[in-house]
Amino acid sequence: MRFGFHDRPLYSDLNFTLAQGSLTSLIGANGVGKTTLVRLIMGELQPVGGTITRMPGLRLGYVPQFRNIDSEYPLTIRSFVQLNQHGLWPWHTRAEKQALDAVLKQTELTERQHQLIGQASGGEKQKAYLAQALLTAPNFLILDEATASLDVNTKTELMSLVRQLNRNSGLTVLFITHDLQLAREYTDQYLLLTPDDYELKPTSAMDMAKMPPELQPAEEVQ
Ligand SMILES: Nc1ncnc2c1ncn2[C@@H]1O[C@H](COP(=O)(O)OP(=O)(O)OP(=O)(O)O)[C@@H](O)[C@H]1O
Repeated sequence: MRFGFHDRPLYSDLNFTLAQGSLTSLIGANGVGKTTLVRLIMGELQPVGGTITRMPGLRLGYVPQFRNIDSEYPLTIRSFVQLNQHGLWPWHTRAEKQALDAVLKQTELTERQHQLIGQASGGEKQKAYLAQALLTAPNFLILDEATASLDVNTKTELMSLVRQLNRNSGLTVLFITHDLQLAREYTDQYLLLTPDDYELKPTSAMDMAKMPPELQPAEEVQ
């Protein structure tokens, strides 16, 4: 597959498969084209050469980079997650309520569901974004730098949860990150984009010394 913006090529020959049930980190220096690749996978952009094949029945879920939610935000965690289930319609069916309960349980938010989301911790807020994505029952989840700007404990908690979903329900995961430690610890393989090439390898084979210098050391936020 080839892609570029205008006359500036980004990838000249990208050719890889993400197997069903795989857990992959997408890494590379700033501006190398990670977000663009995700937009191609999601079908927002089309390759200029070659094709992208999506398995029949593919259902994509997307968790954005963490954005804070104002402390005055009036919804509870439960209502916030429910926004992804055609809004705050009060007459949800029993099946919809069950789906919501199941997702809150999966993301370990059951006990906190009646708390105002504006007053929840950063980790709980990000779990609520994850829960929103899971509510559409995806079988392929893309996490777009979803752990950036979270503290170390919260990052690892979120990634443990993602790995659990991958292991228990066979959810395919693509995790964009600048954090090599997290990639190594919580994903099975990595897709490294470099300006003129790429590499898809098991994370156990990751050679830290050969990773782009900007990614070292792993970013540490507060
Ligand atoms: N819509 C667009 N039109 C033109 N150029 C674009 C567009 N979107 C992105 N680019 C350029 O394509 C390149 C890749 O951008 P992209 O956002 O995919 O990189 P990235 O690897 O996700 O970067 P970062 O790690 O900083 O988020 C950059 O040089 C960017 O400026």
